[in-house]
Amino acid sequence: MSDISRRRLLGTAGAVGAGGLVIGAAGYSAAESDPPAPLTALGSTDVAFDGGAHQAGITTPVQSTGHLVAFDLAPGAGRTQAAALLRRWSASAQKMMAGRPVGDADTEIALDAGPSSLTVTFGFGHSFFDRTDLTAQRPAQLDPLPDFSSDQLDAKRSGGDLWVQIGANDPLVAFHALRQLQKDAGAAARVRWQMNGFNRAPGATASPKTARNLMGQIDGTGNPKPSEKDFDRRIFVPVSGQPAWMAGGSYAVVRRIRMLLDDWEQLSTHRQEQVIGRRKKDGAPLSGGTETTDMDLDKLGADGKPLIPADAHARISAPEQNGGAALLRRPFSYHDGISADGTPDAGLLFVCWQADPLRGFVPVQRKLDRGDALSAFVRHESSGLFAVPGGPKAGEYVGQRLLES
Ligand SMILES: C=CC1=C(C)c2cc3[nH]c(cc4nc(cc5[nH]c(cc1n2)c(C)c5CCC(=O)O)C(CCC(=O)O)=C4C)c(C)c3C=C
Ligand SMILES: [Fe+2]
Repeated sequence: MSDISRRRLLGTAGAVGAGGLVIGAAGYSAAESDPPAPLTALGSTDVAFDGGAHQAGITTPVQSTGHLVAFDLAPGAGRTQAAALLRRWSASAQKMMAGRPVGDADTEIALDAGPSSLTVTFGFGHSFFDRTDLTAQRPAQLDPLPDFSSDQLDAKRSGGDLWVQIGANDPLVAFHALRQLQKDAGAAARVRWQMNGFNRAPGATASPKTARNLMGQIDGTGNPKPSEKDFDRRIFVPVSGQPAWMAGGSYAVVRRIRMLLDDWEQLSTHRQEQVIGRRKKDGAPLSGGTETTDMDLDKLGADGKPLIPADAHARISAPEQNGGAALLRRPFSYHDGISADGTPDAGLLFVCWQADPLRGFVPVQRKLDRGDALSAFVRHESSGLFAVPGGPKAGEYVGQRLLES
């Protein structure tokens, strides 16, 4: 929690204790500065926008509301307009993440909520670099992902010049940020696609627990942990990495993966567990132990077959099965109503982070594409790959090192 939020939380609590509610009841005229609304720890928690090696929203615990938005630069907009846009976006994001209004034109949608762990993360797509005459600065890691045999991608909901990931533990705070950034885009950029997601509300369980997805599985257990010695090397571009403007950055692969829930829910719990390789109730591997026990991929059952089946999703995607390929999954669930055929349009906004997609998403998805038991129950419907620069220094805007190179 930053000083601003801590002051706000403590100051507010003190005011209430000292009779602040009476002051509140008396009311403040619009001309006076309104006292901040009382906040809980959830509302007052903030995440720093600048000063870190990496942008917020990558290792930040996943929030309960998420918006993923891709923008295309408007016809005629180039590097100058893009730089001005990133400057506006960064200024707004910094204020909103600190729980401050963005200015006189603030919509006041989030007025009473505090920062609520808001994060805003910005990335650049492959097409951005040609549009801004920065092709020479485009990293090879942004080369288009290969086609996968099971892909059923919708081009209109894929790609994009610019990508914004918004996360917050309050839906109004998240929407406020979304609305502000859309307004900031002005004539410089247009929304290409937008996806809205959610996760379990923080505080719903007495202690933090790995979230479940819409198939009911505990999802995220096998993620690399920041405490592991090779975590940074796997997830972030090193300070000495290329191109220099990506130092401390990461590559985000975004896939809208629809879950065929009507089919999935036909399976017995036993069969669902065989498909994943982990128990549904507690996420423990089928080889035994608890959620945090390592999978024993060699352990055989009484029938002489591996307890974690050969086509189980967790087996096939494990780093040891993919030459050490690892990625940090940070997804949101989504539900966009019911399709014309009566099935739920619901699933996973799969977002994963890595230092290089060719050492993360690509080899793992290639393997999953060939023999994952889960494939029969999911459909990849859209795809994006974005270069997400490192964290801005104080006073810098995201992408400044690229746009002013
Ligand atoms: C290409 C990468 C991956 C895609 C796409 C993907 C889709 C996907 N996954 C689940 C559910 C689970 N995945 C789990 C583990 C897991 N998945 C991937 C990669 C992709 N998943 C990895 C690298 C791992 C970790 C493997 C390991 O090291 O143990 C699990 C098990 C619990 C866990 O570790 O999180 C579940 C459950 C769904 C529903 C899905 C598409 C909709
Ligand atoms: Fe997975």
